[in-house]
Amino acid sequence: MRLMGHQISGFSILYAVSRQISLTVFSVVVSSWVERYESVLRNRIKFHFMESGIEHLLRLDLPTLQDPEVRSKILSPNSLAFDNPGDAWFALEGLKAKATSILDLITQCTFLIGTVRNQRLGPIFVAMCVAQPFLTDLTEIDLWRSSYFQHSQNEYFLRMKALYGLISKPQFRRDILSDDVGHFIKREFRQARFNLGDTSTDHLGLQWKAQKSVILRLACAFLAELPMFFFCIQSFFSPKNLAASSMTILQQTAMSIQWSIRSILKDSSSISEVATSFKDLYAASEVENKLKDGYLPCPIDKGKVEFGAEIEFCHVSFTYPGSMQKAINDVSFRVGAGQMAVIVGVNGSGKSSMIKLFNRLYDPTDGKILVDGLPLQSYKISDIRRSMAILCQEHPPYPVSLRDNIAFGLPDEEVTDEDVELAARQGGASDFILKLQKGFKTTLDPVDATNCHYHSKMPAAFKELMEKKEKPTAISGGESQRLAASRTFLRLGGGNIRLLAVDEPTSALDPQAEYELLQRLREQREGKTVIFITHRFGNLTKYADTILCMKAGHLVEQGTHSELMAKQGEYYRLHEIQAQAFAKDLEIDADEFHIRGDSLDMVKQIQEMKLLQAAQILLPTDSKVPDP
Ligand SMILES: Nc1ncnc2c1ncn2[C@@H]1O[C@H](COP(=O)(O)OP(=O)(O)OP(=O)(O)O)[C@@H](O)[C@H]1O
Repeated sequence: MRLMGHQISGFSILYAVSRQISLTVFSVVVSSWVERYESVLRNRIKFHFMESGIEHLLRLDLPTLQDPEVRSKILSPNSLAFDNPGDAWFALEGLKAKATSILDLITQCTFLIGTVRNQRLGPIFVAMCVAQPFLTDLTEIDLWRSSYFQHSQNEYFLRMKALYGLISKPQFRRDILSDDVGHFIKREFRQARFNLGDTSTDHLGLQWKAQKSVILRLACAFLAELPMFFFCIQSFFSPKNLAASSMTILQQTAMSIQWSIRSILKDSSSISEVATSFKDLYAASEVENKLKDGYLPCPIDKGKVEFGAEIEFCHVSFTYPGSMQKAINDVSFRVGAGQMAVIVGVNGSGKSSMIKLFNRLYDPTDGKILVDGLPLQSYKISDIRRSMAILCQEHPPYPVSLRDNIAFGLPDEEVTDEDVELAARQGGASDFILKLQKGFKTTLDPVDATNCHYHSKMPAAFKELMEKKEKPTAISGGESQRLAASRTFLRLGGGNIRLLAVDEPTSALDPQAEYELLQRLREQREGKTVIFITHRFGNLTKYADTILCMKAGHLVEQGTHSELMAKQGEYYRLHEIQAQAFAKDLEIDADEFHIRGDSLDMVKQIQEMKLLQAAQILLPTDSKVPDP
C-alpha cells in the first residue's frame, strides 16, 4: 500500500519479494519447531501425570475408592482417558491461552489509544469497545463456566426417550424381535411425539438464548458496530481528521479487542480454575487410605513356608460402606494352620464377604481377626496379600494376552512359558487356549488404537487394514473360570502361599471339569490352610476339618460333617434338600429312560452327569470318579 504513492522500481519489488520469502521461511521453520517441541512437551507432561495418577490410584484401597467423595475428586473422565492429553496439559494450555490473550489485549489497546488519542470522542470510543464484550458476557449464559441442571418432567418427552432407548440398545433387540413388539414401539413413539407438540426439547443454552430481550440484543449489536458510528460522527464534525483507511483499522482493532476480552472472560477457565485443575491432579496423592497399613512382615519367603496360616475371627461384624445391613454379624471361629475348612450357607448369608476380610480388601466394622495369633491389621498389607491366593466366582479376563492373564498370578517373578503352560493345564484352560489361532498370545479384547476418518465411503485400502486388525475373541463363562483358576495354580506354584481361599469358582464348569479342578486344588494343599466356599455337598464337606454354616450373616453351626449331620440343624437341612433332589432326578430320568426310547443317548448322558455329581457326594476322597 505504501508503494502506491511512489514510483515502483524493479529493485523495490525484488526487495519486497525476497523479504516476504525470508519471512515465510522463517515463520515455517519456527512454527514447525514449536509444534514438534510442543508435541514432545505435551507427551512428557501427559505421561508424567499419568504415571503419578496410576501410582496414586493403585495405592488406594477398596473402601477409600468406593467413597463417593473420593471418587468425585480423583476419577475425572479426563484424568483417566488414555488418548487425551490429560488435565495437566489442559491446565497449561489454559494458562498459555490466557497469557496470550492478555498480551494481545495490551498491544491492541495501546494501538487503539494511540490512534484515537487526539480525537474528540476517542476515550469514549475506547471505553465502549471494552464495555461491549462485558455486556455480551453478562447477558449470555456460558454453560462451560456455569453449573446447571437441566431436567425434564414432561411425560411425553420421557416416554419418547425411553422408547428410543429401547430400540437403540442392543441388549433389548433379541426380546423385541422375539416378542414382535417393533410395531407397537413405533406407534407409541409417534403418539408421544404428537402429545409433546412443539414444546422445546432444546439444550439449556439454546433455550436461554431464545429468551434474551430485544433491548439487550440491540445494545450488544449497537456496541459491536461502534467503530462505524464513531467514524461517521467524526467525519461529520471534523472530516479532515480521518482518512478512509482509518475506519478499517479502527474496525479491525476494535473487533480484536472485543475478541481478546471475550476469550479472557470465556475461553479457558479462570486463573483460579486453572490452579484448581493443577491441584486436582494431586488430589489422589492427598487422599488418605481408610485401611491403615501394618508394620509386621509376614513369613512368606520362598521355600520357608512349612505351615499354613492359622486364622481366627473374634466377634467379627462387617457392613459394606454405604450399606445399612450387616453382611457379617458377630462371627467367631478358628481354622488351624494347614486345616481345610468349608463354608456353606444359602445365597447372601455372608460367605464371600468373609473371604474379603481375609486379605484386607475391607476391615471388620467390629471385632478382630487374628492370623497366627496376631491381629491381621498389624501385618503389612502387601505381605498378607502375597501370602494368600483367592479364587472367586468371577474374574473378568484382563485386557492383555492369555499368557499374561495367567502370568499375572506371580507378578514378582520371572515366569517362563513352561510355567504358564503347566498352570493352564492344571486350571483346565490349556485345551481351549491351544485351539485359538494365536494360542497363549491371544488377547480377548484387543485395544483399538485406530483413528480413521473418511468421506462417505471407506476406501478399499482402509478396509483391508481394518480386516487385519486383531478381532476380539469371546470365551465362555466356564473358560473364563478356567483361565482364572490357571492364574491361581501359577500363584500356588510360587511357594509363597500360606492360605488358599476358593469361593465357588466352578459355577460355570461342567461336573467333570468341576471335579477335576477341585481335585487338583486339593492336591496343591501341601500344608496350606484351605478354605472352600461351596453350595455343593460332596467330598469337600465330607472330609473338611471343619465346616462353617452361615445364615443371614450369622455363623449358625460349626463342626465336621458327621457332627453337623447329627445335629439335624441348618447344615442337615441344606444337605437333605440336595440329596433328595438328586434322588428324585435319578428316579425321573429312569422313568424317561423307559418311556422315550427315541432319545436314548440324551437320557443316558443326563443320567451319567447326575451320577457323576452323586458320586462326588458318596465316594470317599481318594476314589476315582468313573468317566461318563
Ligand atoms: N459390595 C457390596 N455392597 C453392599 N452389600 C453387599 C455387597 N456385596 C454383598 N453385599 C450384601 O452382603 C450380604 C452378604 O453377601 P455375600 O456375597 O457375602 O453372600 P454369599 O453368602 O457369599 O452369597 P452367594 O452364595 O450368593 O455368593 C448380602 O446381603 C449382600 O447383598
